[in-house]
Amino acid sequence: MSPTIINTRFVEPVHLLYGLVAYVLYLIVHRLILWPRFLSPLRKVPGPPLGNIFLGQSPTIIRNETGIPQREWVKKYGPVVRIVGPVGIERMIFMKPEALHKILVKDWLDYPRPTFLRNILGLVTGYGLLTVTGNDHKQMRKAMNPAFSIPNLMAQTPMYFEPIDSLVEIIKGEINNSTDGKVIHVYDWMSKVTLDIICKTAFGYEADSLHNPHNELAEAYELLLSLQSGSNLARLILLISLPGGPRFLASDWAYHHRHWLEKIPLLPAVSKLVDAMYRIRRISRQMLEEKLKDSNLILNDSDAKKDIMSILVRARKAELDGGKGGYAMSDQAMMDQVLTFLGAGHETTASGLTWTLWHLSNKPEWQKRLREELAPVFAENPRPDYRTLKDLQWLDCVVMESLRIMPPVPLTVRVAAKTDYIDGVLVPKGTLFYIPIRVVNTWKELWGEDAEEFNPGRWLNLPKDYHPTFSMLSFIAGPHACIGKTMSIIEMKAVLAALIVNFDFEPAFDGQVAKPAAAITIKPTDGMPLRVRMASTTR
Ligand code: HEM
Repeated sequence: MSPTIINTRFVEPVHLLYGLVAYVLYLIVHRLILWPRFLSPLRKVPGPPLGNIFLGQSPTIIRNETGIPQREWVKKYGPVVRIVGPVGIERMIFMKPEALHKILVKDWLDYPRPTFLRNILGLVTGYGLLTVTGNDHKQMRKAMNPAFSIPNLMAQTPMYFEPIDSLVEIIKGEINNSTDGKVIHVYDWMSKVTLDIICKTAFGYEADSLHNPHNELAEAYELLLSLQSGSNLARLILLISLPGGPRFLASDWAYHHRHWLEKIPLLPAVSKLVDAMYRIRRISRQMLEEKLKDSNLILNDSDAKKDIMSILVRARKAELDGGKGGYAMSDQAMMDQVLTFLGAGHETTASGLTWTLWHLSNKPEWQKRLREELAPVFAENPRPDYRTLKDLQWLDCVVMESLRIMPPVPLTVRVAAKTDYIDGVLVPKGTLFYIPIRVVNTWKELWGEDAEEFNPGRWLNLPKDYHPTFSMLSFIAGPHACIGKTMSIIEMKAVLAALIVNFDFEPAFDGQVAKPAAAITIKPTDGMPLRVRMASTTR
C-alpha cells in the first residue's frame, strides 16, 4: 500500500463533513453545557439555576414584569448575581455603588451598550445619541448639551402649557359636571399630551394629537407603542441579529414590501414597525427641510425659536460660519438626534406621569397634600414658570418617589469589552450586565423595609447611606446618563400640577390592580383606567 493512497483516503469529503459536524457539535455542547457549568470563571457566583438548556432563565424574564425577576434574585442571592440567558450567555447584576461607578462612569468606554441594544434603539428612535459610543458619543453629546441647558429649559417651559391647558379642557368636557366623574384611560391621554409637548419642544411642530387623533405622526407613534411587548422585543432582537438585519428593516425596500412580512408567521408586528418608522422618518425630514428654509432661525436674540431643532440648526450655522473646527452635524445626523429625542422623551415621560397618577389615586392623602400646595400657586398664575415648578416641595417629593418605585425604563444593558475585576469578581469579555435600575431604586438594604411602597415623604428624610448618583438610577449615571432628565422632570411637574389642581383621581373600580407591561418602558397594558372628578377646590 503506497503512502499516496493513504493520503487520498484521509481527505475524502465525507471525512471533512464528519469533522465539521463534530466541531459544530462541540461548539454547541461547549456553549450550552461546558461553559456555563464547568468552565466559566463566573460559574460559582450566586444566582438562579441555569434553567432551560437552550433559553436559560429567559422564559422567566420575558414572562414577568421587567425588573421583577432580577429584584427577586437580588433578594435571594445578594448584591452580585449571575444569570444565564439564551445559548449560555451570562448576565451579571452588580448592585453596589462602587461597581456601578466603574461600569457607568469610570470605565464607561469599556462597558458600552451591546450592539443588539444599539440596533433596536437605532431602529425605533433614530441613530442618534442612544446608538453611538466612544469618541463619536463624546462629540455628539457636546454638540447636544446646549439644547438642554437651564436657560433653554426655562425658555421652553411656557411651551408646555398650551397642550396642558388643552388636556385640562378635554378632561373637563369628558366629566361634563357629573359628580360621579368619568373613567378615562389615563395612559392614552398622557401619551398624547407628552407627544404634543415633545413635538413642540423638539421641532416647534404642532402635532395637536390631543384634538386630532388622526395626526399622522401621532398615529405612527401609537402604532409603534402598541407593538411593545416582551415577545415582540425577542423577535426583533432575533431579526436584527441577522447580518444586514437593521439596515434591511430601515430600508425603503422593506417599507414598500412590508406586506410580504405580514404573511410570514410571527412577523406581522415587524411589518407594522417598518411602516411606523418609515412614516416618522418622512415627517421628520419634511420638518427639517421647513426649518432650514425658516428665516427666523438666524435670529440670535430673544425672538429666536427655542425648539431643539432650531437650536441645533443655529449652532451648526455658527460652527460653519465661525470655522472653530468643532462638530458641524449633517442634516441626517440632526434628524436622527431629534428623532431620538422624540422616541426617548415621549413615552418615558408619559409612563412616568401615568404611574404617578396611579400612585396618587391609591394615596388620596398625598393627592390632597399636593393640591393644597398647588392651589395658591395656580390661583396666582395658572402657567407657573420653571423656577416655581422646580421649587414646589411636595410636587418634587411626589415626582421623585414615583420615578423611584416605577422607573419608566426599569433596566438597561451593557457589555464587557474587556476582561476585568468588578467588585472582586473576574468578569470575562463579552459578559452582559443588567443595569438594574428598578432593583437599585427599591433595594431594601438601602431604602429600608418600605422600599417598595410609595411614600413621597421619604425625600425629606433620605436614608443615611443614600448616594446622590447610585441610589436612584432612573436616569442612570455617567456620560450616557439621560440628557433629558431635567427637561422630563420639569415637564412631569407641569402636567401633574395642572391635573391635580383641577381633578381628583381614584381607582376605576374596587380591587383594581396595576398591569405593567414587560418591555423597554414600563407602560400599563390596560391603558390605566382611572376615575376622574372635578377637584373639590374647583367644584
Ligand atoms: C421620565 C422620563 C425619562 C426617563 C425615565 C429616561 C430614562 C433614560 C435612561 C434610563 C437612559 C439611559 C439608557 C441607556 O443608557 O441604556 C436615557 C438616555 C437618554 N435619554 Fe432619557 N429618559 C427620560 C426622558 C427623556 C427625554 C425627555 C429626552 C429628550 C428630550 C431623553 C433623551 C435621552 C437620550 C438622548 C438618551 C441617551 C443619552 C446618551 O447616551 O448620551 N430622555 N434616558
